[in-house]
Amino acid sequence: MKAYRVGGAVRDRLLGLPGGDRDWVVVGSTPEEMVRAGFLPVGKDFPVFLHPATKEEHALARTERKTAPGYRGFTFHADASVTLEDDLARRDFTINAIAEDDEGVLTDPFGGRADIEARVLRHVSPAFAEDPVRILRAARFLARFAPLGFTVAPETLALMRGMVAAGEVDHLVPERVWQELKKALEMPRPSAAIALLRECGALAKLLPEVDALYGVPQRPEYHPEVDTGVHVQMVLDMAARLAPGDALLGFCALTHDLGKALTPKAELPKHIGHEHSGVRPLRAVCARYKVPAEFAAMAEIVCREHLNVHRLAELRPETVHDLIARCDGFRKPERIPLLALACEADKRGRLGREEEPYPPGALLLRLHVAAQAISAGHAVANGLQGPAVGEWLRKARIAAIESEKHRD
Ligand SMILES: Nc1ccn([C@@H]2O[C@H](COP(=O)(O)OP(=O)(O)OP(=O)(O)O)[C@@H](O)[C@H]2O)c(=O)n1
Ligand SMILES: [Mg+2]
Repeated sequence: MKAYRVGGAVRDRLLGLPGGDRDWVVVGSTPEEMVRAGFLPVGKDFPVFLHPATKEEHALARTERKTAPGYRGFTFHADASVTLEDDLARRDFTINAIAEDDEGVLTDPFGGRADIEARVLRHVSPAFAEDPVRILRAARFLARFAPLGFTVAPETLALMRGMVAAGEVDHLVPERVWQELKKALEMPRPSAAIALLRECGALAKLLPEVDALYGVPQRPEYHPEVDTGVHVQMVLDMAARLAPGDALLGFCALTHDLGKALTPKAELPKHIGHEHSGVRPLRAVCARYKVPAEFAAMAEIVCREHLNVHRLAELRPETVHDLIARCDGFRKPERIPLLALACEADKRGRLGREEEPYPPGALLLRLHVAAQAISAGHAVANGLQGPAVGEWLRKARIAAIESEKHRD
């Protein structure tokens, strides 16, 4: 048996990036031999094992055969006769299909190194089409590597279009879509993922609510980029810049303006009430992908409240209090800085406005902290009980917001 490093670890080292998890492929072995050597099998469907000491993933060299449409229709063929080249051939992208042995010797039958040099994401073989998750992986890798100059090879884009047209995306399990989407939102340029999904037609199938934003105009005085889809892409990248790796903020950015796709044509380019009309499509997205509760709750807050935060300085203290209360921001204080960041990303995610300051963000944090400093304990100390505590708290917090507002 011989083990080779493959996939992300080799790719990232060649790109000069710090290594993440290390995946191995094992050639010339059998499951029985792996177990005898002390490897721990993981899962029953995949010939994958954990190294007894390092716990790194070791997969037997394998080929895959498609048995049914969609993600579940796979059988694996793994035996000692499957070669390293056979295994590399069934992988997704050339840059992921490079193997490295213990001596650092590379096996690169598909030109992965050349594509790393040329900054191209290119599929290895037509077998790419057998796994629709790879469409999402392409999007995620582009979100990660576009800042390094990567683009998708035209023939890979064509293949992805064909896969979407053949209905491959319709069979993706929601959990897998969410998993990959969330990872894309953690990357430095999530807009590249959304744009690629749109280009190949997958966005219209997976997130029609987002796809529908393209071509919808906004008022150029507020939105020099005009197109709502372009705006959302800019907000996504601004969110990734303000809080790198924060998928929760990314999801809020992605969904904050869904209501704009529902504006009646006659009202364009104004979008009066989009913060309310956006809630229904947002909930549809969250239900479809079983989006975690805090993602759904936070995205709904950002959708409903972003206009209020933008004009925070004009709001009366009780209105600010009630806004924070609607966010449950006294019991879940971490929500308020996130709301402030999402609104900042919205404001700066506009053409030519990227470097503008966002004073409402800092103001919201200050007012929240001031209000938060008043606790129920103070009311009880003042001899209050029952509903009187809540009333006192509200008044005291409003007063705190008022005095903080006028502090300078
Ligand atoms: N649907 C998939 C999933 C994985 N792979 C192959 O398995 C490797 C490891 O997969 P994974 O760890 O998911 O991706 P990495 O490329 O290692 O990227 P990351 O840094 O995100 O782990 C990939 O490089 C690729 O060769 C594939 O071909 N098709
Ligand atoms: Mg990996």
